[in-house]
Order: sequence, then structure tokens, then C-alpha cells
Amino acid sequence: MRRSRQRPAQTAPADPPRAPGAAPSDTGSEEDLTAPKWNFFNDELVRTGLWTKLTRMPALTAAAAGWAWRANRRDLLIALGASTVAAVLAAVSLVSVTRVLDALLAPGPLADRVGAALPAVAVVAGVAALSGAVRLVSELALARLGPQTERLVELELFGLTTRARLVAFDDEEWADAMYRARDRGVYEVPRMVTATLEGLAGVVSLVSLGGVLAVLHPLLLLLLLVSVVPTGWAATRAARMEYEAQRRLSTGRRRRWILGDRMASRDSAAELRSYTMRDSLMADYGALADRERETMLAVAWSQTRTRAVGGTAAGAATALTYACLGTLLVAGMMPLAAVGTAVLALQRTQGQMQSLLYLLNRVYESGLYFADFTEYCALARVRTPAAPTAPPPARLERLEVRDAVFTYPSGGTPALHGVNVHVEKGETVALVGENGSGKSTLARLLGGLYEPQEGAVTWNGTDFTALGPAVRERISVIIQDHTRWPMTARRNVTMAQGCDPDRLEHAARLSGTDEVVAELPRGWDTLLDTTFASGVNLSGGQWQRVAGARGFYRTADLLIADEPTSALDARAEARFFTTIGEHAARTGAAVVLITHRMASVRMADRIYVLDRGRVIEHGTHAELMAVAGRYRELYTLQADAYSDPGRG
Ligand SMILES: Nc1ncnc2c1ncn2[C@@H]1O[C@H](COP(=O)(O)OP(=O)(O)OP(=O)(O)O)[C@@H](O)[C@H]1O
Repeated sequence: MRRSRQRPAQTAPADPPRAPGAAPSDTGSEEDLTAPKWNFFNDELVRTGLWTKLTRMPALTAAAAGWAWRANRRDLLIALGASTVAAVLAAVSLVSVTRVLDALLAPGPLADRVGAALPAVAVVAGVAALSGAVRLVSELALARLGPQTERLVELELFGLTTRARLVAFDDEEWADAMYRARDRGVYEVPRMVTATLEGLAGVVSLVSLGGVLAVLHPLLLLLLLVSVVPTGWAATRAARMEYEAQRRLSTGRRRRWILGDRMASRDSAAELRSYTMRDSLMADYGALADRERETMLAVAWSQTRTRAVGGTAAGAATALTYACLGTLLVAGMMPLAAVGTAVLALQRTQGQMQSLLYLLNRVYESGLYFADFTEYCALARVRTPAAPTAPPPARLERLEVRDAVFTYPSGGTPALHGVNVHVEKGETVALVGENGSGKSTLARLLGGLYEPQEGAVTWNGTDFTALGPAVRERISVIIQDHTRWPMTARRNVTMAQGCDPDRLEHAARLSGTDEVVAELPRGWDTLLDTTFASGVNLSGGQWQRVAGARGFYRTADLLIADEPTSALDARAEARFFTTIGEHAARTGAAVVLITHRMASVRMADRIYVLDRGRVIEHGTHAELMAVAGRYRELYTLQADAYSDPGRG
């Protein structure tokens, strides 16, 4: 049931009418689309006033300067130096303007006055040219810093992400933080850096202009403040309206983005067409886009009203300023030339103050997403495996899982309860069991990809946690949901290990990839990704052969094959199981095999049968068939399916 609640008029445009016969829209209720987790920062933006923003500036400035320093210290120093020079030049220019006015307004013939003003005019012109050059240098340094910071930040993000433990990817908090950091965080850090440096330049320039005004008359500083307050108020209020709108729209935008992605992606293109989902998706997309358009139009209208009020008040304040200047002039408290300079300085300072307010908002907004990024980095660091405390592992003699308990971060019942298995050098061990019994989870423990919360996994008696990631270099895993890397066929097999032609040929033969590559237009150099001009696509079974070759190519003491033949044809499957033994004999590697094809595990040295995360039986095929247990049941079921019913 939908709860009724009050909503601001501009945020609740009615959903557009549906085309007759169109499927019900799946755009989500207003409540769904304002789910708090996507509004994390926008909420904070709306709550925060100018003072809080100001007090956070030092920390944000230091952080921004830190990133800029790491990205390129020379560009940072140039940007800071150029801003300081520009500020000094602005003050010099104003002082020279006073001199020009002084000379022009002095008594005497016009030609003499112009002649007297010329040196100061030359200074004004020279300073203007120099300021232009300095501004260019500063802009170049800032423009260079942006991409350099972005590169640094992205490398930091992916560096930490790829080092984190695999189990982190099953953790909702981490996945959520990664989405936010990747989606906005990495792009906001460079924005924050440039906005901070521009803001610093603005502050320096403001101080120098303020100095000139104070020298002319201290009252001018007060007048300046009075004249910028209304525009500052309007700018902050308009920005806040924008943030509120972003907050309301953020989830809808994300959903629209996901829908757009599905409509444009190759992966979903076939299903979209076969289930004739086009109209329904277009209707969903249109409804979300309409909601966003209505909201943004309403915001634009409110912002214009606010700016009009601010502009009127600013006009009144400016009139007041000029009235004061006139009074000072009439009362003889300021000479005419100084009044002229003051008008110029006030105009420049007002412009400067307004851009500073804008920059303050920008730095603050980017700073929040920056906090998102740093929060993610902290989470990722916590999830990075500790440095190894034991020497690198020697050749495998015995791999053992002792009393292992493993629960996924999402909680619930453990995927493995008190599991004990072992694999000896050169052995073939099979893991069997029904769907969800824990085979793949156990394979990941054996492969050093997950760590048990209780119990231990040891390599020749040393705990995996003490060995660190080095142990994974001795293990090769053919993963059930293998990755289709958008790379050449060769790199899809050799991965990051360099190409050894003999090993490549051996791995291709064992897995049947040789037959796949023989058909490819550029052989091993063919790109396996059709989204690029020269790329080709493989069938599911062909991809599985490539994944098998990947496992065989790696020089390892242990080969873990998790459902390596699920997509293979009967001939390729038979060949795979024959050759896996050949591979083990040739390399001396132990093999852990997970498969639902019971006939393929008969030759294993030991078979473990899993059920709901526990090992319920283990032994050789003959031993397990001798007892009326789960293994015999599963084996007989499959064998019966192949037997001739006429003979029964
Ligand atoms: N990423 C995950 N997060 C939470 N639970 C998971 C995750 N992966 C698996 N599980 C749960 O852990 C249990 C064991 O899953 P596992 O994939 O190890 O089973 P399996 O025996 O390999 O199954 P299958 O034969 O279907 O491949 C299941 O209950 C499953 O729902």
C-alpha cells in the first residue's frame, strides 16, 4: 500500500499516461526513487549553511593541495605563484588608475593634463598586458592539474580495488561505497582541486582589492559587504534549490541511466527483442525523463524568482553605495579621482566576491564526494590482505582445509560448516553435491580467494593468511563464471604471464582451444570482443575452452577446475576429462575437480560429497558406491538416465 504524504508541488509531476496496451510502468514509486542511500550527500548539502561550509574549507583546501602536490607540484606552484602575481597586478592597476584620474582632473590646459597622465596610462596598459599573460599561465597550470589529478585518483581507486580481498565484492556496504566513489568521487576530486586553487586565487585578489579600498577610505569596505550580501544570498539559495532537486532526482536518474544502459547494451539486446520489451522500457524511460524535466523546470523558475529578489536588493545596495560615495565627495572627504577609482574597485570586488561564493559552493559540493572517495579508500585498505609473515610457499606437498566455517558478508547460514578436506601432491580430488551445497565456496577457499572465519587452510602446514597472495601464484583456477576478457585470444589464455609458445600450444590442445583458434580470422591475435571493429564473438562452449586453456597454461602445483565442461559438447567434454589427467601427470600438479558429471569423477583419488555446507561422505568411487549414501544416489540417477529403458 502506498503511504500518502505531502510533497512539494514542483516535485510531483504526474506520471505520463501510458499508451494503450503498454505494459505497466516499472519506474518505481516516488518513495523508491528517493531511497536514502542515493541521497547521502545531497541531504547534507541541503542542511549545510554558509558558516559550516566556511569552517570546512581549511581541511578541504589542505586535501586538495595534497592531491595537486602529488599530481604535479610544479604546476601547483605555478598556479599559486601566478594567482599571487595577478592579485598584486590588480592592486597596481587600480593605483595607476587613480594617478591617471588625478592627472586628468588637475587644473591646467588639457594637453598638459593628458601629457601628465601618459606615464600612468602606460603603467595601466602594461599591467593589463602582463595580467593577461599571468592569467594565461595560471589557467594553463590549472588545466594541466585537472587531468593529472584525475589520473592519480583513478589509479588509487583501481589500485586499492584490485588489491582488496575477493570477499569484499560480496559486501553490500563496500559495493555501495565503491559505486559512489567510482560514479562521482573520482571525477569530483579534480574538480575540487581546480575550484580550490581558483578560490585561493580569488581570496588573494580580494585581499589586494580590499587593501586598495581601505586605503581610499575604510568605509568603502563596509559598503562593499552591504552590496554583495543580497547577491550572495540569492546565489546560495539558488544553489541550494539545485541541490534539493538533485536529491529528489538522484535515484530516478540512476534508474534511468541503468535503463538506458540496458537499451543500448549488446548483452541485453537479444532478450529485449525476443520479449518485445521495447515499448515498456521506453515508457519507463520516458516517465523518468518527464519527472526529471518537470522538476528541473520548476527549479529554474524558483531560481529566477530568487535571483530577481536578490538582484533588486543588490541594486538598492549599490544605489546606497553610490549615495555614500557622493556624500564623501561633496563633504570633501574623498577627492574625485579617488571616488572614480573606488567605483572601479567596488565593481571588481563585487564580481570577485560573487565568483568566490560560487567557488565556495563548488568546493564544498565536490568535497562531499571527495569524502565519499576517501571513505571508500579507507574501506578498501581495511579489506586489503595483510603482508605475508611466512616465506614464499614451496612446492605443494599437502593442502588442507581444517574445520573451516565460512559465511558470506550478507550473513545468513554459513555456506561451509566445519569442513575438513585435504589434497596431496599429484592427487585428483573431486567435490560433488547438489546446487548450493558449497562446492564453489570450498574451491575458493582452496584457491586462496576466500579466508574462513573459523578453522584454517594450510599449504604444507603453513596458514594461507601467513603466506599472503604469493600462494595464489602456485594455484590455477578454472572459474565457473569465467571472465570474457575483451582482449586477444592469446592474452585470454596467457593472461599476465607473458607468452611461452610451447605452453600455449599444450594448453590449447588440452582444452580444445586449438580448434577454436584455427577458425579465427587472425588466429591468436584475434580480438575477442565484437564491440570493437576487428573483434569476433565466441560461443559459450568456445569461451569455456578458452577458460580451460587459461587454467592449463599457468604453471601451478594445484589446478582447481570448477564446472569446467558445463558448456562443452560431448566430444569436447570427453577430451577435457581425459587430458586433465594427462596434464596432471605431465606437470605433477594436484587437481581439484568440481562437476555434476558423475562419470567424470570416478577416477578421482578421493571424492568429497557436500550437502548444505558440510562434507557428508568421502572416499573413492568404489568405497562410496559400496554404501547407500548420497553419492550412490546421485551417481545411479545419472547412470539410469543413460541406460536403455528397453533393457530394464
Ligand atoms: N556471493 C554470495 N553471497 C552470499 N551467498 C552466497 C554467495 N555465493 C554463494 N552463496 C550461497 O552459498 C551457498 C553455497 O554456494 P556455492 O556457490 O558454493 O554452491 P555450489 O555447490 O557451488 O552450487 P552450484 O552447484 O549451483 O554451483 C549457497 O547457499 C549460495 O546461495
